[in-house]
Amino acid sequence: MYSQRVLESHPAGCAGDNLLSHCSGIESMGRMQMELHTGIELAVALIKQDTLPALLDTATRQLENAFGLSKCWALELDLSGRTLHCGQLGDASEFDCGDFSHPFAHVLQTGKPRELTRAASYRLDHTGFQTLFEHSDRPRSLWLEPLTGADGRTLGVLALCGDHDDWQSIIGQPLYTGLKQLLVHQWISQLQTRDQVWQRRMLKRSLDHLHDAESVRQRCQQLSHTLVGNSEAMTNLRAQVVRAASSQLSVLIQGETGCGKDVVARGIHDLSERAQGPMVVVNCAAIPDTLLESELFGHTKGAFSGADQAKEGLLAQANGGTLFLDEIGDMPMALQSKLLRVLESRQFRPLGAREEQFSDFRLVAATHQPLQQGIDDGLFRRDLFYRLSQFPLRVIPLRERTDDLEVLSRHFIRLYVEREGSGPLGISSHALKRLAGYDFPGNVRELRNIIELACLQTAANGDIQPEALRLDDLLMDAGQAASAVADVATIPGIPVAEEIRDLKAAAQAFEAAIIRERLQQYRGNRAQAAESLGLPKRTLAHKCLKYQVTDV
Ligand SMILES: Nc1ncnc2c1ncn2[C@@H]1O[C@H](COP(=O)(O)OP(=O)(O)OP(=O)(O)O)[C@@H](O)[C@H]1O
Repeated sequence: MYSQRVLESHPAGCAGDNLLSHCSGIESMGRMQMELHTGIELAVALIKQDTLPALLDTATRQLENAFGLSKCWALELDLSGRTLHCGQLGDASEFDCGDFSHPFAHVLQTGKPRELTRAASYRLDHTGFQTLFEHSDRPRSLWLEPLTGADGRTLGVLALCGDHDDWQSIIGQPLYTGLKQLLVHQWISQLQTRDQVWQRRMLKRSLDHLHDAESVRQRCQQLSHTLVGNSEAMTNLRAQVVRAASSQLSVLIQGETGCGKDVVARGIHDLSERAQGPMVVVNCAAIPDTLLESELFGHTKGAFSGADQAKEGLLAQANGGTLFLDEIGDMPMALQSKLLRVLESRQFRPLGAREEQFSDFRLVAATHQPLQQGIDDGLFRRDLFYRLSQFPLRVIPLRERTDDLEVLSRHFIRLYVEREGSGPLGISSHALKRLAGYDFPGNVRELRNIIELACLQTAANGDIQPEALRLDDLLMDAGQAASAVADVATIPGIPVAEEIRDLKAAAQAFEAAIIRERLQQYRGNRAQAAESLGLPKRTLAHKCLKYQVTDV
C-alpha cells in the first residue's frame, strides 16, 4: 500500500526538539520526494499504455495498490451514451444507463459522485451489479465517481471498493486527483486515436469501394464495345458479366436463340484472369451424341474402332482457360452424370485410358431451352443444373429491350462498313420506328441479318430507310416463296393453303415437313441436310428438337 510504503521509508530514530524539527523537515522532504517519485512512476506507466483497455486496466490496478482498495473498476460509456461496459466483468459487463436498478445510472445522470454502503449494495436487485459486488469481495463501501473530460464529454464511471469509512481521505489526496486527471487525459487521447483510426478505416473503405466501383465501371465500358446495348437490362447484364468474370463460379447463361449468349460467354472469358488462357467452345447440339463423349474426354489410340490416333479431349484443351458448353440442354443424360463428376474434381479419364487427368478449367454453359422443363421431363439432371448455375445469367429477348435497337443497328452498320470498305452512314428514324414494331423471333442475330441486307440495298453515305428493311421475308421474297411452296406441295404434312387458320402453326408445320423430308433425302445426315437448307448445323439441331423431328 502506497501510504505504508511512504511511512516505512522514514529515517529512523531522531531525538531532541531541534533534532525533532530537523528530523520532521527531513522526513517531510523525504516523503515529498517519495510521493513525487511514486507519482512519476505511476504516471509513466499510464502514459505508456497504447490501448484503452490496457490504460483502464493499469489505472485501476494502480489505484487499488496505491490506496489499498479491495477492487477498482473503470466502466466505459459506449458511443451511443446508453450503455456502460466493464471489460473485466465478462458476461455481466453491460449496464444500461436508463436502468436505475444499478447505481451507475444515477451517478451518470446527476454527474456527481456518491457512496454506497454494503447494506445498500445487498439490496440492489441487478445481476451485473451483484457480480461486480461479488468480484470486489463484498466491500464495506463503494465510492462511485463519474469521469468527465474537460470538454464535458462523459467517459464513464470509476468505482472504488474498500473497507474505508472516510473516502474523502483518499479522494482528497493530490496523488488520487493527479492520477485521475491523467487517466481522464489519456482516456480522451485514446478515444481520439480510436476515432482517427476508425475514420482512417472508413476513408480507406470508401476509397476501396470507389476504386472497385471505378474498376467495374471501366470493365463495363470495355464490354459495351462487344456486348452492345443502352437499355437498363443490358447495362445490368454487363455489370453481372463483370462480376461473374471476377469469380471462378460456374456460369449458366439462359436466353432465347440469337439473343447474345455466345457474346456474354466470350465477355466472361475475356474479362477474367483466364483471358490469356484458351476459350474452348463446345456446341453440344452440333456434335452427335455418340461423339460428344470422346470429343470432351479425348481417347487413347485404339480406344474404339476407328480411333487410330490418340486424341486430346476438349476438357484437357481448356486447361488454364474457359470451357464453354453451348446448348448444354442437348447433352445426353449419361454424359451429364460424367460431366457432374468432372465438375466436382476437375478429374476425368479419356476413353480407353487407365490414368485420370486433371484440367483446371472454368465452366460457362448456355442454353436456349427451359432447363427447368427438362428437369421436370427427366431429360436434365437437377444436380447438374444447380452445379452449372452457381452464377445464373439471363439474356432477355430483343423485343423486350427495344431501347437497344438503335445502338445495335449502328453497331452492325459499322461492322458492315469495316468489312466491306463502304456502306450506309446510319439509319433513319423512320426505319428505326419500323424495327421497333417488329418482334424479332431470331433476336439480335435476326436484326444483324436484316441490317446487313439493308446495308446492301442502301447507297453508300446514305441512311437505311424503312423500305430497305426486309422484315418477316428475309429469306425469300414472294416469288421465291410461291415456287418453294409449289416445290414442297407434294411433301406430306404441309397444310393446304385454304385450310390454314393459324399462320404461325402452319409455318412451323411447313418447316418441320421440309426438314423431315431433307433428312430422309440425306439418310439422316444432319450436316448435309443443314447445308442443303442453308442452315448452320446447330440451327437444324434446334429445329429438330423443337419440332420433334427424329433422325431417319
Ligand atoms: N448485345 C450484343 N451486341 C452485339 N452483338 C450482339 C449482341 N447480342 C448478339 N449479338 C450478335 O448477334 C449474333 C447472335 O449472337 P449469339 O451467337 O451470341 O446468340 P446466342 O444467344 O448464343 O444464339 P444461339 O442460342 O443460337 O447460340 C452474333 O452475331 C452476335 O455477335
